[in-house]
Amino acid sequence: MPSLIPSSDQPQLELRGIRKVYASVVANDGIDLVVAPGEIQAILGENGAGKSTLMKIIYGMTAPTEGEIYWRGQRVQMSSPNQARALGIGMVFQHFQLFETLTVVQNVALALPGRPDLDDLCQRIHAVGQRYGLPVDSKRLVHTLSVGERQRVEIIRCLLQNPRLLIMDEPTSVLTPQAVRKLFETLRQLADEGCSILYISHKLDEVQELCHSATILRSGRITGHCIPAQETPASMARMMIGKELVPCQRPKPITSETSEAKLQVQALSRTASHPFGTALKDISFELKPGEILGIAGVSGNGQQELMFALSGEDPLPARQAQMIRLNGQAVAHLDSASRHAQGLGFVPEERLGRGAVPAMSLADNTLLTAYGQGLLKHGLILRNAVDQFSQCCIEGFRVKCSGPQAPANSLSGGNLQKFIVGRELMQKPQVLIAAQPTWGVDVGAAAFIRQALIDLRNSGASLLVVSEELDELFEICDRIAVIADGRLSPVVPIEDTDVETIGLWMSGIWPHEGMDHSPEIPSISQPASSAMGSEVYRVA
Ligand SMILES: Nc1ncnc2c1ncn2[C@@H]1O[C@H](COP(=O)(O)OP(=O)(O)OP(=O)(O)O)[C@@H](O)[C@H]1O
Repeated sequence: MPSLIPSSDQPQLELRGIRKVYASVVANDGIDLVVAPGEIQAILGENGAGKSTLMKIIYGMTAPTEGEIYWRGQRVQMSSPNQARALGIGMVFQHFQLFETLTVVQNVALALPGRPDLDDLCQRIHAVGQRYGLPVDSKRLVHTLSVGERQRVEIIRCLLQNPRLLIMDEPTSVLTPQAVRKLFETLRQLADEGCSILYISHKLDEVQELCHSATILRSGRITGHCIPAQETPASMARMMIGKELVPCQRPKPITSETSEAKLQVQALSRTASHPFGTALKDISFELKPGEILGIAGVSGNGQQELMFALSGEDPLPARQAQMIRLNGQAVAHLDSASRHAQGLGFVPEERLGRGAVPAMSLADNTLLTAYGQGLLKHGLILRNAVDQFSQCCIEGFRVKCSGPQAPANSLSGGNLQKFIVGRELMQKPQVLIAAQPTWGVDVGAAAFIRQALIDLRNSGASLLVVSEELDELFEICDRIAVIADGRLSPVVPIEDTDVETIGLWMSGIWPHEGMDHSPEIPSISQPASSAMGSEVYRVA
Protein backbone atom coordinates (compact mmCIF):
# COMPACT_ATOMS: atom_id res chain seq x y z
CA MET A 1 0.00 0.00 0.00
CA PRO A 2 1.40 3.46 -0.85
CA SER A 3 2.81 5.32 2.16
CA LEU A 4 1.04 8.40 3.45
CA ILE A 5 1.32 11.70 1.63
CA PRO A 6 4.14 13.74 3.14
CA SER A 7 2.65 16.76 4.91
CA SER A 8 3.66 20.22 3.82
CA ASP A 9 2.15 23.64 4.28
CA GLN A 10 2.94 24.83 0.80
CA PRO A 11 1.64 22.92 -2.19
CA GLN A 12 4.07 22.20 -5.00
CA LEU A 13 1.35 23.07 -7.51
CA GLU A 14 -2.05 24.64 -7.20
CA LEU A 15 -4.62 25.20 -9.95
CA ARG A 16 -7.56 27.53 -9.46
CA GLY A 17 -10.57 27.65 -11.76
CA ILE A 18 -8.84 26.25 -14.85
CA ARG A 19 -11.08 26.29 -17.92
CA LYS A 20 -10.16 25.35 -21.48
CA VAL A 21 -12.56 25.79 -24.36
CA TYR A 22 -11.84 24.41 -27.82
CA ALA A 23 -14.05 25.42 -30.77
CA SER A 24 -16.78 22.91 -29.98
CA VAL A 25 -15.76 21.36 -26.65
CA VAL A 26 -15.22 22.54 -23.08
CA ALA A 27 -12.25 20.29 -22.26
CA ASN A 28 -11.69 21.63 -18.70
CA ASP A 29 -14.24 23.46 -16.64
CA GLY A 30 -13.48 25.12 -13.28
CA ILE A 31 -10.68 22.77 -12.20
CA ASP A 32 -9.20 23.36 -8.70
CA LEU A 33 -6.30 21.04 -7.90
CA VAL A 34 -3.65 20.93 -5.19
CA VAL A 35 -0.53 18.74 -5.38
CA ALA A 36 1.70 18.45 -2.30
CA PRO A 37 5.47 17.85 -2.46
CA GLY A 38 6.13 14.12 -2.62
CA GLU A 39 2.52 13.31 -3.44
CA ILE A 40 1.71 10.82 -6.16
CA GLN A 41 -1.72 11.87 -7.37
CA ALA A 42 -3.67 9.98 -10.00
CA ILE A 43 -5.88 11.83 -12.46
CA LEU A 44 -8.63 9.44 -13.51
CA GLY A 45 -11.34 9.76 -16.10
CA GLU A 46 -12.91 8.26 -19.18
CA ASN A 47 -11.44 8.90 -22.63
CA GLY A 48 -12.05 12.55 -23.44
CA ALA A 49 -12.63 13.58 -19.80
CA GLY A 50 -9.97 16.31 -20.14
CA LYS A 51 -6.95 14.76 -18.38
CA SER A 52 -4.35 15.33 -21.10
CA THR A 53 -5.60 18.88 -21.72
CA LEU A 54 -5.13 19.70 -18.04
CA MET A 55 -1.63 18.23 -18.03
CA LYS A 56 -0.70 20.18 -21.17
CA ILE A 57 -1.84 23.36 -19.45
CA ILE A 58 0.39 22.64 -16.46
CA TYR A 59 3.31 21.89 -18.81
CA GLY A 60 2.84 25.14 -20.75
CA MET A 61 1.86 23.47 -24.01
CA THR A 62 -1.70 24.74 -24.03
CA ALA A 63 -2.90 28.07 -22.69
CA PRO A 64 -5.97 27.90 -20.44
CA THR A 65 -8.97 30.01 -21.44
CA GLU A 66 -9.36 31.00 -17.77
CA GLY A 67 -7.79 30.20 -14.41
CA GLU A 68 -4.62 30.57 -12.36
CA ILE A 69 -1.57 28.38 -11.80
CA TYR A 70 0.55 28.63 -8.62
CA TRP A 71 3.98 27.01 -8.48
CA ARG A 72 5.37 26.63 -4.95
CA GLY A 73 3.15 29.50 -3.78
CA GLN A 74 3.95 31.90 -6.64
CA ARG A 75 1.48 32.68 -9.40
CA VAL A 76 2.95 31.80 -12.80
CA GLN A 77 1.88 32.17 -16.43
CA MET A 78 3.04 28.89 -17.88
CA SER A 79 3.77 30.08 -21.39
CA SER A 80 5.90 27.25 -22.79
CA PRO A 81 7.30 23.80 -21.99
CA ASN A 82 10.73 25.46 -21.71
CA GLN A 83 9.44 27.58 -18.87
CA ALA A 84 7.81 24.56 -17.23
CA ARG A 85 11.07 22.59 -17.49
CA ALA A 86 13.04 25.51 -16.06
CA LEU A 87 10.73 25.44 -13.02
CA GLY A 88 11.31 21.71 -12.64
CA ILE A 89 8.25 20.24 -14.37
CA GLY A 90 8.81 17.21 -16.60
CA MET A 91 6.29 15.32 -18.69
CA VAL A 92 6.11 11.85 -20.23
CA PHE A 93 3.65 12.05 -23.09
CA GLN A 94 1.02 9.57 -24.17
CA HIS A 95 1.82 10.39 -27.79
CA PHE A 96 5.56 10.47 -27.80
CA GLN A 97 7.21 13.79 -28.51
CA LEU A 98 10.34 12.51 -30.25
CA PHE A 99 12.00 13.43 -33.54
CA GLU A 100 12.03 10.16 -35.43
CA THR A 101 14.98 11.00 -37.68
CA LEU A 102 17.24 11.93 -34.74
CA THR A 103 19.02 9.53 -32.42
CA VAL A 104 18.01 8.90 -28.83
CA VAL A 105 20.82 11.07 -27.47
CA GLN A 106 20.00 13.93 -29.84
CA ASN A 107 16.39 13.83 -28.74
CA VAL A 108 17.35 13.89 -25.08
CA ALA A 109 19.85 16.75 -25.68
CA LEU A 110 17.07 18.89 -27.17
CA ALA A 111 15.17 18.77 -23.89
CA LEU A 112 18.13 19.79 -21.75
CA PRO A 113 19.37 23.36 -21.18
CA GLY A 114 22.50 24.56 -23.02
CA ARG A 115 24.37 22.29 -25.42
CA PRO A 116 25.29 19.13 -23.56
CA ASP A 117 28.28 17.13 -24.77
CA LEU A 118 26.74 14.15 -26.57
CA ASP A 119 29.31 11.56 -25.46
CA ASP A 120 28.87 12.62 -21.87
CA LEU A 121 25.10 12.56 -22.32
CA CYS A 122 25.26 9.00 -23.73
CA GLN A 123 26.92 7.94 -20.50
CA ARG A 124 24.30 9.69 -18.40
CA ILE A 125 21.52 8.04 -20.41
CA HIS A 126 23.19 4.68 -19.92
CA ALA A 127 23.57 5.30 -16.17
CA VAL A 128 19.93 6.34 -15.71
CA GLY A 129 18.81 3.40 -17.85
CA GLN A 130 20.85 1.01 -15.71
CA ARG A 131 19.71 2.53 -12.45
CA TYR A 132 16.03 2.45 -13.26
CA GLY A 133 15.93 -0.65 -15.45
CA LEU A 134 15.26 1.23 -18.70
CA PRO A 135 17.97 0.06 -21.09
CA VAL A 136 18.18 1.92 -24.38
CA ASP A 137 20.88 2.38 -27.01
CA SER A 138 21.61 6.14 -27.21
CA LYS A 139 22.97 5.96 -30.76
CA ARG A 140 19.85 4.49 -32.31
CA LEU A 141 17.59 6.50 -34.55
CA VAL A 142 14.18 6.87 -32.97
CA HIS A 143 12.27 5.60 -36.01
CA THR A 144 13.98 2.22 -35.54
CA LEU A 145 12.67 1.86 -31.98
CA SER A 146 9.57 -0.04 -30.98
CA VAL A 147 6.80 1.79 -29.13
CA GLY A 148 7.97 0.35 -25.79
CA GLU A 149 11.52 1.49 -26.45
CA ARG A 150 10.35 4.99 -27.37
CA GLN A 151 8.49 5.16 -24.11
CA ARG A 152 11.71 4.34 -22.27
CA VAL A 153 13.39 7.29 -24.02
CA GLU A 154 10.57 9.61 -22.91
CA ILE A 155 10.92 8.46 -19.31
CA ILE A 156 14.72 8.71 -19.29
CA ARG A 157 14.57 12.19 -20.82
CA CYS A 158 12.35 13.32 -17.97
CA LEU A 159 14.45 11.70 -15.26
CA LEU A 160 17.57 13.46 -16.57
CA GLN A 161 15.90 16.81 -15.88
CA ASN A 162 15.73 16.10 -12.11
CA PRO A 163 12.07 17.13 -12.01
CA ARG A 164 10.22 18.49 -8.95
CA LEU A 165 6.91 17.66 -10.57
CA LEU A 166 6.68 14.77 -12.96
CA ILE A 167 3.61 14.46 -15.16
CA MET A 168 3.11 10.98 -16.54
CA ASP A 169 0.39 10.46 -19.13
CA GLU A 170 -0.13 6.69 -19.32
CA PRO A 171 3.54 5.86 -18.92
CA THR A 172 3.07 2.11 -18.56
CA SER A 173 0.74 1.47 -21.47
CA VAL A 174 3.35 -0.52 -23.39
CA LEU A 175 5.71 -1.60 -20.60
CA THR A 176 6.05 -5.17 -19.36
CA PRO A 177 5.05 -6.09 -15.79
CA GLN A 178 8.73 -6.23 -14.72
CA ALA A 179 9.40 -2.81 -16.24
CA VAL A 180 6.33 -1.39 -14.53
CA ARG A 181 7.56 -2.72 -11.19
CA LYS A 182 10.96 -1.07 -11.76
CA LEU A 183 9.31 2.17 -12.80
CA PHE A 184 7.17 2.20 -9.67
CA GLU A 185 10.26 1.72 -7.51
CA THR A 186 11.77 4.72 -9.29
CA LEU A 187 8.66 6.84 -8.84
CA ARG A 188 8.39 5.98 -5.14
CA GLN A 189 12.06 6.88 -4.73
CA LEU A 190 11.49 10.21 -6.49
CA ALA A 191 8.43 10.92 -4.32
CA ASP A 192 10.40 10.13 -1.17
CA GLU A 193 12.91 12.74 -2.34
CA GLY A 194 10.06 15.31 -2.54
CA CYS A 195 9.20 15.11 -6.25
CA SER A 196 5.45 15.30 -6.85
CA ILE A 197 3.92 13.09 -9.50
CA LEU A 198 0.72 13.53 -11.47
CA TYR A 199 -0.11 10.14 -12.85
CA ILE A 200 -2.67 9.45 -15.58
CA SER A 201 -3.52 5.83 -16.17
CA HIS A 202 -6.42 3.65 -17.15
CA LYS A 203 -4.83 0.74 -15.28
CA LEU A 204 -6.65 1.02 -12.01
CA ASP A 205 -4.78 -1.78 -10.25
CA GLU A 206 -1.56 0.16 -10.88
CA VAL A 207 -3.16 3.36 -9.57
CA GLN A 208 -4.17 1.49 -6.45
CA GLU A 209 -0.65 0.17 -5.96
CA LEU A 210 1.19 3.43 -6.61
CA CYS A 211 -0.86 6.53 -5.89
CA HIS A 212 -1.48 8.32 -2.60
CA SER A 213 -4.58 10.10 -3.87
CA ALA A 214 -6.78 10.29 -6.95
CA THR A 215 -8.88 12.99 -8.56
CA ILE A 216 -11.68 11.96 -10.88
CA LEU A 217 -12.65 13.99 -13.95
CA ARG A 218 -15.83 13.65 -15.98
CA SER A 219 -16.65 15.82 -18.97
CA GLY A 220 -13.98 18.34 -18.00
CA ARG A 221 -15.07 18.75 -14.35
CA ILE A 222 -13.79 17.27 -11.11
CA THR A 223 -16.44 14.87 -9.86
CA GLY A 224 -14.64 13.28 -6.93
CA HIS A 225 -11.50 12.44 -4.98
CA CYS A 226 -10.49 9.19 -3.34
CA ILE A 227 -7.65 7.36 -1.64
CA PRO A 228 -6.92 4.51 -4.09
CA ALA A 229 -5.60 2.24 -1.32
CA GLN A 230 -9.06 2.35 0.26
CA GLU A 231 -10.81 1.50 -3.02
CA THR A 232 -10.85 -1.41 -5.44
CA PRO A 233 -10.23 -1.15 -9.20
CA ALA A 234 -13.95 -1.90 -9.67
CA SER A 235 -15.07 0.88 -7.32
CA MET A 236 -12.73 3.38 -9.03
CA ALA A 237 -14.04 2.27 -12.43
CA ARG A 238 -17.57 2.90 -11.18
CA MET A 239 -16.58 6.42 -10.09
CA MET A 240 -15.08 7.08 -13.51
CA ILE A 241 -17.76 5.73 -15.78
CA GLY A 242 -20.76 6.05 -13.47
CA LYS A 243 -21.85 2.40 -13.80
CA GLU A 244 -20.71 -1.17 -13.18
CA LEU A 245 -18.28 -2.82 -15.61
CA VAL A 246 -19.65 -5.86 -17.39
CA PRO A 247 -17.07 -8.67 -17.89
CA CYS A 248 -16.50 -9.95 -21.46
CA GLN A 249 -18.58 -12.93 -22.58
CA ARG A 250 -16.45 -15.45 -24.50
CA PRO A 251 -18.35 -18.57 -25.50
CA LYS A 252 -16.46 -21.80 -26.14
CA PRO A 253 -14.33 -21.91 -29.30
CA ILE A 254 -16.44 -22.38 -32.37
CA THR A 255 -13.56 -23.51 -34.56
CA SER A 256 -12.85 -27.16 -35.30
CA GLU A 257 -9.65 -29.03 -36.05
CA THR A 258 -10.88 -29.78 -39.55
CA SER A 259 -11.74 -26.21 -40.56
CA GLU A 260 -9.44 -24.78 -43.15
CA ALA A 261 -7.06 -22.10 -41.83
CA LYS A 262 -7.80 -18.56 -42.96
CA LEU A 263 -4.27 -17.38 -42.35
CA GLN A 264 -1.24 -19.65 -42.60
CA VAL A 265 2.27 -18.53 -41.84
CA GLN A 266 4.89 -21.07 -42.85
CA ALA A 267 8.59 -20.80 -41.93
CA LEU A 268 8.51 -17.01 -42.16
CA SER A 269 12.03 -15.66 -41.87
CA ARG A 270 13.15 -12.13 -42.57
CA THR A 271 16.44 -10.40 -41.96
CA ALA A 272 16.20 -7.21 -39.93
CA SER A 273 15.59 -4.19 -42.16
CA HIS A 274 17.90 -1.98 -40.08
CA PRO A 275 20.82 -2.62 -37.71
CA PHE A 276 18.65 -2.39 -34.62
CA GLY A 277 15.67 -4.33 -35.93
CA THR A 278 14.82 -7.91 -35.02
CA ALA A 279 15.10 -10.66 -37.62
CA LEU A 280 12.11 -12.98 -37.85
CA LYS A 281 13.20 -16.59 -37.50
CA ASP A 282 11.22 -19.49 -38.86
CA ILE A 283 7.80 -18.39 -37.65
CA SER A 284 4.91 -20.76 -38.32
CA PHE A 285 1.33 -20.72 -37.12
CA GLU A 286 -2.16 -20.80 -38.48
CA LEU A 287 -5.41 -19.09 -37.72
CA LYS A 288 -8.64 -21.03 -38.00
CA PRO A 289 -12.02 -19.42 -38.53
CA GLY A 290 -13.72 -18.40 -35.29
CA GLU A 291 -10.64 -18.11 -33.11
CA ILE A 292 -8.48 -15.45 -31.53
CA LEU A 293 -4.78 -16.16 -31.33
CA GLY A 294 -2.82 -13.93 -28.96
CA ILE A 295 0.86 -13.10 -29.31
CA ALA A 296 2.50 -11.94 -26.09
CA GLY A 297 6.04 -10.62 -25.77
CA VAL A 298 8.29 -7.83 -24.62
CA SER A 299 8.12 -4.89 -27.02
CA GLY A 300 11.01 -4.89 -29.51
CA ASN A 301 11.25 -8.67 -29.93
CA GLY A 302 9.96 -8.81 -33.49
CA GLN A 303 6.32 -7.78 -33.03
CA GLN A 304 6.70 -4.77 -35.29
CA GLU A 305 8.50 -6.78 -37.99
CA LEU A 306 5.87 -9.53 -37.81
CA MET A 307 3.07 -6.97 -38.10
CA PHE A 308 4.73 -5.34 -41.12
CA ALA A 309 5.21 -8.71 -42.81
CA LEU A 310 1.63 -9.84 -42.13
CA SER A 311 -0.09 -6.58 -43.01
CA GLY A 312 1.79 -6.13 -46.29
CA GLU A 313 3.60 -2.99 -45.24
CA ASP A 314 6.83 -4.91 -45.76
CA PRO A 315 6.09 -7.45 -48.53
CA LEU A 316 8.44 -10.35 -49.23
CA PRO A 317 9.99 -11.21 -52.61
CA ALA A 318 7.69 -13.14 -54.97
CA ARG A 319 9.75 -16.34 -54.55
CA GLN A 320 8.73 -16.35 -50.86
CA ALA A 321 5.06 -15.66 -51.57
CA GLN A 322 4.03 -18.99 -49.97
CA MET A 323 5.27 -17.99 -46.55
CA ILE A 324 1.96 -16.24 -45.86
CA ARG A 325 -1.33 -17.61 -47.18
CA LEU A 326 -4.64 -15.82 -46.84
CA ASN A 327 -7.70 -17.98 -47.50
CA GLY A 328 -5.37 -20.46 -49.17
CA GLN A 329 -3.80 -17.87 -51.52
CA ALA A 330 -0.10 -17.03 -51.32
CA VAL A 331 0.07 -13.34 -50.38
CA ALA A 332 3.46 -12.71 -48.78
CA HIS A 333 4.60 -10.74 -51.84
CA LEU A 334 1.47 -8.55 -52.02
CA ASP A 335 1.18 -5.01 -50.66
CA SER A 336 -1.27 -4.07 -47.94
CA ALA A 337 -3.99 -2.81 -50.31
CA SER A 338 -4.05 -6.15 -52.18
CA ARG A 339 -4.22 -8.10 -48.92
CA HIS A 340 -6.94 -5.77 -47.68
CA ALA A 341 -8.93 -6.52 -50.83
CA GLN A 342 -8.68 -10.22 -49.92
CA GLY A 343 -10.29 -9.69 -46.52
CA LEU A 344 -7.43 -8.70 -44.23
CA GLY A 345 -8.04 -5.95 -41.66
CA PHE A 346 -5.26 -4.32 -39.67
CA VAL A 347 -5.17 -2.21 -36.51
CA PRO A 348 -1.57 -0.97 -36.13
CA GLU A 349 -0.06 -0.11 -32.75
CA GLU A 350 0.74 3.47 -33.77
CA ARG A 351 -2.63 5.14 -34.06
CA LEU A 352 -1.27 8.53 -35.18
CA GLY A 353 0.75 8.17 -38.36
CA ARG A 354 -0.11 4.54 -39.20
CA GLY A 355 -3.67 4.05 -37.98
CA ALA A 356 -4.79 7.56 -38.92
CA VAL A 357 -3.43 10.65 -40.64
CA PRO A 358 -3.42 13.23 -37.80
CA ALA A 359 -4.39 16.34 -39.79
CA MET A 360 -7.16 14.66 -41.80
CA SER A 361 -10.79 14.49 -40.70
CA LEU A 362 -12.28 11.26 -39.38
CA ALA A 363 -14.31 11.01 -42.59
CA ASP A 364 -11.16 11.17 -44.74
CA ASN A 365 -9.44 8.72 -42.43
CA THR A 366 -12.38 6.38 -42.96
CA LEU A 367 -11.66 6.37 -46.67
CA LEU A 368 -8.09 5.20 -46.11
CA THR A 369 -9.18 1.63 -45.44
CA ALA A 370 -12.97 1.49 -45.87
CA TYR A 371 -13.06 2.69 -49.49
CA GLY A 372 -14.38 -0.72 -50.50
CA GLN A 373 -17.55 -0.32 -48.41
CA GLY A 374 -19.58 1.45 -51.12
CA LEU A 375 -17.89 4.80 -50.50
CA LEU A 376 -16.67 5.25 -54.10
CA LYS A 377 -18.49 5.21 -57.44
CA HIS A 378 -16.68 5.31 -60.80
CA GLY A 379 -13.60 6.47 -58.92
CA LEU A 380 -15.46 9.39 -57.29
CA ILE A 381 -15.90 9.78 -53.55
CA LEU A 382 -19.49 9.55 -52.29
CA ARG A 383 -19.19 12.15 -49.53
CA ASN A 384 -22.56 11.38 -47.96
CA ALA A 385 -21.74 7.70 -47.76
CA VAL A 386 -18.34 8.47 -46.22
CA ASP A 387 -19.93 10.75 -43.60
CA GLN A 388 -22.58 8.13 -42.86
CA PHE A 389 -20.01 5.37 -42.41
CA SER A 390 -17.96 7.62 -40.12
CA GLN A 391 -21.04 8.64 -38.13
CA CYS A 392 -22.01 4.97 -37.66
CA CYS A 393 -18.51 4.25 -36.40
CA ILE A 394 -18.64 7.25 -34.03
CA GLU A 395 -22.00 6.15 -32.62
CA GLY A 396 -21.36 2.40 -32.61
CA PHE A 397 -17.99 2.71 -30.89
CA ARG A 398 -18.99 5.63 -28.66
CA VAL A 399 -16.27 7.92 -29.99
CA LYS A 400 -16.43 11.31 -28.26
CA CYS A 401 -15.85 13.96 -30.92
CA SER A 402 -17.60 16.78 -32.72
CA GLY A 403 -18.48 14.58 -35.74
CA PRO A 404 -17.06 13.09 -38.96
CA GLN A 405 -15.31 16.37 -39.84
CA ALA A 406 -13.27 16.45 -36.58
CA PRO A 407 -9.53 16.20 -37.39
CA ALA A 408 -8.05 12.94 -36.07
CA ASN A 409 -5.53 14.83 -33.95
CA SER A 410 -8.28 16.70 -32.08
CA LEU A 411 -9.55 13.44 -30.55
CA SER A 412 -8.29 12.22 -27.19
CA GLY A 413 -5.98 9.21 -27.54
CA GLY A 414 -8.53 6.64 -26.40
CA ASN A 415 -11.26 8.02 -28.61
CA LEU A 416 -9.06 7.88 -31.70
CA GLN A 417 -8.20 4.28 -30.85
CA LYS A 418 -11.91 3.43 -30.60
CA PHE A 419 -12.46 5.05 -34.00
CA ILE A 420 -9.64 3.10 -35.68
CA VAL A 421 -10.74 -0.22 -34.19
CA GLY A 422 -14.36 0.58 -35.08
CA ARG A 423 -13.47 1.48 -38.69
CA GLU A 424 -11.77 -1.91 -39.16
CA LEU A 425 -14.43 -3.98 -37.36
CA MET A 426 -17.26 -2.37 -39.32
CA GLN A 427 -15.69 -3.75 -42.51
CA LYS A 428 -16.17 -7.28 -41.11
CA PRO A 429 -12.73 -8.52 -42.13
CA GLN A 430 -12.30 -12.29 -42.50
CA VAL A 431 -8.93 -11.99 -40.81
CA LEU A 432 -8.12 -9.14 -38.42
CA ILE A 433 -4.64 -8.40 -37.13
CA ALA A 434 -4.69 -6.03 -34.18
CA ALA A 435 -1.68 -4.67 -32.33
CA GLN A 436 -2.30 -3.27 -28.81
CA PRO A 437 -6.03 -2.83 -29.53
CA THR A 438 -6.87 -1.19 -26.18
CA TRP A 439 -3.77 0.94 -25.75
CA GLY A 440 -4.74 4.10 -23.87
CA VAL A 441 -8.40 3.20 -23.83
CA ASP A 442 -10.42 3.64 -20.60
CA VAL A 443 -11.67 0.60 -18.70
CA GLY A 444 -15.23 0.83 -19.97
CA ALA A 445 -14.17 1.32 -23.60
CA ALA A 446 -11.48 -1.40 -23.33
CA ALA A 447 -14.15 -3.89 -22.21
CA PHE A 448 -16.31 -2.72 -25.12
CA ILE A 449 -13.48 -3.21 -27.69
CA ARG A 450 -12.59 -6.64 -26.30
CA GLN A 451 -16.22 -7.72 -26.56
CA ALA A 452 -16.35 -6.38 -30.14
CA LEU A 453 -13.27 -8.47 -31.02
CA ILE A 454 -14.88 -11.54 -29.45
CA ASP A 455 -18.11 -10.85 -31.37
CA LEU A 456 -16.12 -10.71 -34.62
CA ARG A 457 -14.57 -14.07 -33.72
CA ASN A 458 -18.03 -15.45 -32.94
CA SER A 459 -19.11 -14.47 -36.44
CA GLY A 460 -16.46 -16.82 -37.84
CA ALA A 461 -13.58 -14.40 -38.44
CA SER A 462 -9.99 -15.16 -37.44
CA LEU A 463 -8.15 -12.71 -35.22
CA LEU A 464 -4.50 -12.26 -34.34
CA VAL A 465 -4.03 -9.96 -31.34
CA VAL A 466 -0.58 -8.76 -30.37
CA SER A 467 -0.58 -7.24 -26.92
CA GLU A 468 1.74 -6.65 -24.01
CA GLU A 469 -1.21 -6.95 -21.66
CA LEU A 470 -1.29 -10.56 -20.58
CA ASP A 471 -4.56 -10.09 -18.72
CA GLU A 472 -6.14 -8.89 -21.93
CA LEU A 473 -4.83 -11.85 -23.92
CA PHE A 474 -6.04 -14.29 -21.29
CA GLU A 475 -9.46 -12.67 -21.33
CA ILE A 476 -10.10 -12.79 -25.07
CA CYS A 477 -7.86 -15.40 -26.72
CA ASP A 478 -8.50 -19.04 -27.56
CA ARG A 479 -4.81 -19.82 -28.08
CA ILE A 480 -1.65 -17.98 -27.19
CA ALA A 481 2.03 -17.86 -28.18
CA VAL A 482 4.99 -15.68 -27.29
CA ILE A 483 7.45 -13.89 -29.54
CA ALA A 484 10.99 -13.43 -28.24
CA ASP A 485 14.05 -12.46 -30.26
CA GLY A 486 12.11 -12.94 -33.49
CA ARG A 487 11.11 -16.54 -32.72
CA LEU A 488 7.65 -17.79 -31.94
CA SER A 489 7.00 -20.16 -29.04
CA PRO A 490 4.66 -23.12 -29.35
CA VAL A 491 1.04 -22.05 -29.71
CA VAL A 492 -1.05 -23.41 -26.83
CA PRO A 493 -4.75 -23.36 -25.93
CA ILE A 494 -5.35 -20.68 -23.33
CA GLU A 495 -6.82 -23.15 -20.83
CA ASP A 496 -3.62 -25.23 -20.93
CA THR A 497 -1.38 -22.41 -19.70
CA ASP A 498 -1.28 -19.52 -17.23
CA VAL A 499 0.11 -16.01 -16.85
CA GLU A 500 3.24 -17.21 -15.01
CA THR A 501 4.17 -19.69 -17.74
CA ILE A 502 3.62 -17.16 -20.51
CA GLY A 503 5.59 -14.59 -18.46
CA LEU A 504 8.51 -17.04 -18.37
CA TRP A 505 8.22 -17.76 -22.09
CA MET A 506 8.43 -13.99 -22.66
CA SER A 507 12.04 -14.22 -21.55
CA GLY A 508 12.67 -16.56 -24.49
CA ILE A 509 12.51 -19.83 -22.58
CA TRP A 510 9.97 -22.36 -23.75
CA PRO A 511 9.75 -26.12 -24.29
CA HIS A 512 10.91 -27.72 -27.50
CA GLU A 513 8.42 -29.28 -29.89
CA GLY A 514 7.08 -32.52 -28.57
CA MET A 515 7.72 -31.73 -24.89
CA ASP A 516 4.89 -30.95 -22.53
CA HIS A 517 4.45 -27.28 -21.77
CA SER A 518 6.06 -27.20 -18.34
CA PRO A 519 9.26 -25.24 -18.88
CA GLU A 520 11.66 -27.12 -16.65
CA ILE A 521 14.43 -26.55 -19.22
CA PRO A 522 16.64 -24.23 -19.32
CA SER A 523 20.20 -24.32 -20.37
CA ILE A 524 20.56 -20.67 -21.13
CA SER A 525 22.78 -19.25 -23.85
CA GLN A 526 23.76 -15.69 -24.57
CA PRO A 527 21.40 -12.74 -24.18
CA ALA A 528 19.13 -12.58 -27.19
CA SER A 529 17.86 -9.06 -26.99
CA SER A 530 17.48 -6.37 -24.41
CA ALA A 531 14.23 -6.42 -22.49
CA MET A 532 12.85 -4.03 -19.97
CA GLY A 533 14.98 -4.34 -16.92
CA SER A 534 16.00 -7.93 -17.57
CA GLU A 535 18.07 -9.80 -20.09
CA VAL A 536 16.23 -11.99 -22.53
CA TYR A 537 17.78 -15.41 -23.04
CA ARG A 538 17.04 -18.12 -25.49
CA VAL A 539 17.30 -21.80 -25.07
CA ALA A 540 20.65 -23.16 -26.23
N1 LIG B 1 -6.64 20.45 -30.13
C1 LIG B 1 -7.92 20.16 -29.88
N2 LIG B 1 -8.92 20.67 -30.64
C2 LIG B 1 -10.21 20.39 -30.40
N3 LIG B 1 -10.63 19.57 -29.39
C3 LIG B 1 -9.69 19.04 -28.59
C4 LIG B 1 -8.29 19.29 -28.79
N4 LIG B 1 -7.58 18.61 -27.85
C5 LIG B 1 -8.50 17.95 -27.09
N5 LIG B 1 -9.76 18.22 -27.54
C6 LIG B 1 -11.01 17.70 -26.98
O1 LIG B 1 -11.03 17.96 -25.58
C7 LIG B 1 -11.63 16.87 -24.89
C8 LIG B 1 -10.67 16.37 -23.80
O2 LIG B 1 -9.57 15.72 -24.45
P1 LIG B 1 -8.32 15.13 -23.63
O3 LIG B 1 -7.31 14.67 -24.61
O4 LIG B 1 -7.90 16.12 -22.62
O5 LIG B 1 -9.03 13.89 -22.90
P2 LIG B 1 -8.37 12.73 -22.01
O6 LIG B 1 -9.16 12.66 -20.74
O7 LIG B 1 -6.91 12.95 -21.88
O8 LIG B 1 -8.69 11.44 -22.88
P3 LIG B 1 -7.82 10.06 -23.15
O9 LIG B 1 -7.95 9.25 -21.92
O10 LIG B 1 -8.53 9.43 -24.29
O11 LIG B 1 -6.43 10.48 -23.49
C9 LIG B 1 -11.96 15.80 -25.92
O12 LIG B 1 -13.34 15.95 -26.25
C10 LIG B 1 -11.10 16.17 -27.11
O13 LIG B 1 -11.71 15.78 -28.33
